Amino acid sequence: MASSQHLSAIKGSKVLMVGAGGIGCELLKTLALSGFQDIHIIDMDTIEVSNLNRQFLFRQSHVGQSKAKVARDAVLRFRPQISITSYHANVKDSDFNVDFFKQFSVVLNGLDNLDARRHVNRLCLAAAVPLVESGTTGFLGQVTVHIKGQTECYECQPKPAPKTYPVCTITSTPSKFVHCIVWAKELLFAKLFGDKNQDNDLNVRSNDAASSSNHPEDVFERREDEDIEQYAKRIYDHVFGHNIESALANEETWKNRNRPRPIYVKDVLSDEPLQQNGISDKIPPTDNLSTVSAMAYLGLKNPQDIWSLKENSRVFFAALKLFFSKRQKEIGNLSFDKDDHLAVEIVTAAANIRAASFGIPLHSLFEAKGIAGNIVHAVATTNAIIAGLIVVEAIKVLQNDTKNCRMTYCLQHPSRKMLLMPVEPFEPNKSCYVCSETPLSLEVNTQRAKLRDVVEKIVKSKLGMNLPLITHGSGLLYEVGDDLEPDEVANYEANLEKVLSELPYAITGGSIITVEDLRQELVCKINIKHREEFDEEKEPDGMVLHGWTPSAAPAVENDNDAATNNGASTSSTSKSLPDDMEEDDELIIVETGIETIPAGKKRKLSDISNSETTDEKRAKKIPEQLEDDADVVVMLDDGNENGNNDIS
Ligand SMILES: Nc1ncnc2c1ncn2[C@@H]1O[C@H](COP(=O)(O)OP(=O)(O)OP(=O)(O)O)[C@@H](O)[C@H]1O
Ligand SMILES: [Zn+2]
Repeated sequence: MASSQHLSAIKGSKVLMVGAGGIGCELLKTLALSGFQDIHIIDMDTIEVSNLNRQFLFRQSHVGQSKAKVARDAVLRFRPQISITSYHANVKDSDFNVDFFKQFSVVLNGLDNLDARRHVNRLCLAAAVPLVESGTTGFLGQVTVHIKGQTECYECQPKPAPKTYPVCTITSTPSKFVHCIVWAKELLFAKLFGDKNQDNDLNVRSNDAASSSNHPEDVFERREDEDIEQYAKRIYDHVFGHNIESALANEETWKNRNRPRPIYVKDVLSDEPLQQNGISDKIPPTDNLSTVSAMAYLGLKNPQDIWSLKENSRVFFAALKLFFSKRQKEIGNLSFDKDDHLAVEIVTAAANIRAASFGIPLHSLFEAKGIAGNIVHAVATTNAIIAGLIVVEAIKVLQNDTKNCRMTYCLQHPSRKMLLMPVEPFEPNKSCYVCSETPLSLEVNTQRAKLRDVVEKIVKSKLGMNLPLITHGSGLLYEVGDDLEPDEVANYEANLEKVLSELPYAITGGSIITVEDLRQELVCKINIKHREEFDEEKEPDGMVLHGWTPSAAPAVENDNDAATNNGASTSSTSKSLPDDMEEDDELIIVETGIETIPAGKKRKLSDISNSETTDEKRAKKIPEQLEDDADVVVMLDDGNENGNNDIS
C-alpha cells in the first residue's frame, strides 16, 4: 500500500517513458495502476506479430500500428481519468530536445539499444532530470538510477564488449556448435556472398590439381567454365573435405583432441543423382525474394527438426543455388542477417556439416538461428519484475529519497537466497567524459590520419555522437545538419579527406579540439598528442583515445569452461549456486556475452556488499548493464591471456 507521501509524489509528477516494448508495456500498466496521472510515451516502432506473446497491451488487430499510441489507448481503457500522451517517433528526433526533457520529473527507459540509451542519458544530464534505466535478457535484468551529480551517469561505467572467440578455435578446432555457427556466418557466408576483397581467415587458396596455373587460385572465385552445380560441389568438397584433410596433417593439433572427419559430396549424396539434391536447374516458381527458401524447395517443413547430414547437405546445395539464381545482384554485398531466411538456412546447414565433421551434435534451424542471431528469448516475467522495480525506484526519486535508491540486478539463480540483488548506486566517475568535464586525449599521427578517421573511429563510434561539430580554436572544421549551405557541405566534405596537420586550422601535437553534439548538448575537449607509429594488431584504429573508459576486456571464450549448452547460451548462461553459500564463496553472477566480465572470471559476493568504497566496488565490478543489442560475436586473434588452451 502506498503511503500518502508516496501518493502525493506520484500524483504531482510528470513522467516520460522511452520505449513501449516488452518492458514498456509492463511499465505503463504499472505506472497507471500505481496512481501516476501524467505519463508521456515515446516509441518509434509499430507492432509486430512477434511482439504479441509478451507485449500484452497489443493484440493481433493492432499489428502495424504505433506501439506508443496503442499502448496509450489500451491503458486509458482501464484508467480513463489519467493523461497519457504518445509520440510515435525516434527519441533522437530534434523535437525531443533539452527543453522537452526539462518538463519531466523523471525519465524511465525501456529501450533495447545502446545508442538510444546513451542519447537519453545525455539529454537527462543536460536537462538535470533523473533517469531510471533498465534492461533485460532472458531471465536476467537490471534497473539503475542516474541522478546528475549524485550517482553515476549511464555512461560512467564501460559498456560490455562483444563476446569473442580465438580465431584458431573457429578455423581449426571447434568444440561447440556455436564455433561452427561463427565459422559458417563470419567466414564461409562472408566468403561466398560478402565482399570478396575483405581479409578472412578461411583457407581460401587452393593448390589442387584442378588449378591449372602456377598461382594458387581463390577457391571461392567461380571459374568461367563452371556451372553453379559444379561450383557448389567444389566449394563443399573444399571446405568440408579438403580443408579438414589438410588440418589432419598437423598431428600436434590432434594429440589431445578428437580427430575430425573430412566429408565429401560423394560420401553423403552418392546414392542419388545430383538433380534430386537441390542443385538441379529447376528454380522454384516464386519472385518474392523474401520467401525464397531451400527448406520449402526441398519439402522440409519443421524448423525445429534436426536434419541429418544428408539433409543438411541438400539444404546447403539448394540454398547456394537459390542465392546464385534468385539473388545474384546481392552477391558480393551481403552480410549475415538473422532475418534473412535463406541466409539462416545456408548457415545452419554449413554449421551442421562442420559439426558432423568434428563430432559435435547437430542442431535444428530454429536453434541455429537463435545462436547465429544472438537471440535470447525474452521472458515476460523478467520484464514485469523489472518494470515493477523501475516504478519502485522512480517513487524514491520523486520523493528525493536518493540515499535509498538502489540499482537492482535480477539474477537467474539465487545468491544468498536472493534473486533480486540490490546495490547502492556509485558516485559519478570523475573521468567520465559525459558527466564530468574531464578532457580526453587522443594519440594520433597528425601527419597521416585524416579528419574522416577521427570523425568515424572516435567521435561517432567511441563517443557516440550522431551530429558532431568539430572546432579548433576559432575555426570550424566539421559540422553536419540540414540547414547547411551547399558550399559549406562541400567544404566540410573536403576537410574530411585532409590529414589533420593540413587542415585549414591545422591540428598538430598539442592542439586542443572541441567536439560537440548539439542535439545531445554534449561538449568534449580533446588534447591531441602526435605519435608516429601504431601497432596494427593492438591499435587497429591507428589512434588511441585516453580518458575515456574503454570497454572492459572482451569476453573471451575459454574452452575449459563448463558452459556446454549452446542453446541461447551465447548470450546467457549462469551457474546454479548452492543455497547455503558463504559470504565469501566465489560465484559467477552471470556469464553472458553481454556482460563485461570475461567468461570464467569469478567475483565474490563481498564485491557487491555495501560496506566498500565506491572505487573498491567499481574496481571489482558489479554485474554490468545488459544490452540487448550488444552481443555481437566476433573473433579475436589468438591471445592466450585468458587461459584458453587452444593452439594456433
Ligand atoms: N531511438 C528510439 N526511439 C524510440 N523508441 C525506441 C528507440 N530505440 C528503441 N525503441 C523502442 O524500444 C522498445 C524496446 O522494446 P523491446 O526490447 O521489447 O523490443 P521489441 O522491438 O519490442 O522486441 P524484440 O526486439 O524482442 O522483437 C521498442 O518498442 C523500440 O521501438
Ligand atoms: Zn558519467
